[in-house]
Amino acid sequence: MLSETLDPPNQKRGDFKQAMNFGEFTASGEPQQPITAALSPHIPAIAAFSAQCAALSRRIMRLFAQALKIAPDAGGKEYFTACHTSANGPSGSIMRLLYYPAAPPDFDPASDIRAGAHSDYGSLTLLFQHRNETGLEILSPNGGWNPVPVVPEAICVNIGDLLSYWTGGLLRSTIHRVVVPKDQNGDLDKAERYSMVYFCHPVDTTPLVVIPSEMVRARGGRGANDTERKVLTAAEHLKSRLAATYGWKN
Ligand SMILES: O=C(O)CCC(=O)C(=O)O
Ligand SMILES: [Fe+2]
Repeated sequence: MLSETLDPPNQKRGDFKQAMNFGEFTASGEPQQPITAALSPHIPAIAAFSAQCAALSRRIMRLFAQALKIAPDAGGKEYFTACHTSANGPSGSIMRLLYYPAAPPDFDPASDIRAGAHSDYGSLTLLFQHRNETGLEILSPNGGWNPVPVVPEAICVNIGDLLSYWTGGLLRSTIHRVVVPKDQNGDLDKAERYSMVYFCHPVDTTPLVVIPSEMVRARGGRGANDTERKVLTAAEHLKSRLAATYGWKN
């Protein structure tokens, strides 16, 4: 609780949430981090779910590569596949289980928030929400916050910063946040919220360079077309983003 601050300039206190993060599992489904005893029996299910999320993310990115008309000799629809395959090296991909407790009595919606405004850092994000557990909002181009409805049985897919960067902003990483929603009377809804999020990241050594798509090149703009900037790897980019949200000094 209160230990991650997703929107440091606008938050007095950290996010009102608890999170359990699972890094990548080995090919045989073993965790590579200490796991509390209570969760140990669930590891096979979490590892299998995480692998399914990775496969689905690759499928979606295959469709993006197709839509971006990446030339066949540059990888075509498989352009993103190799750099999102764990056999090719470790990545920052995370399966995150989130619990947002009922808002405590001193919760002040003017300055407190369940998850501060942010965009996701990776390639794309798969978000699993519970029916009736609303609160996710996206920032619209006119500056207003719009609630995201929970569609039963559907997965909410967010473009992450890397897809946005690779495509020079053609695909946008949406700024979003999680608030304590209001009930019909306009009072804070005291219900808890649970969600699961799979953050798909490329293999650590992936260079963040322009993708070979005429559509992206023609668009110009910042990001992937900015040839002045030093080429970061996926790992360097992730480290700098995590340092900002957790207040790390180096
Ligand atoms: O819990 C949610 O609905 C979203 C959480 C989120 O945006 C995040 O952890 O990056
Ligand atoms: Fe997010």
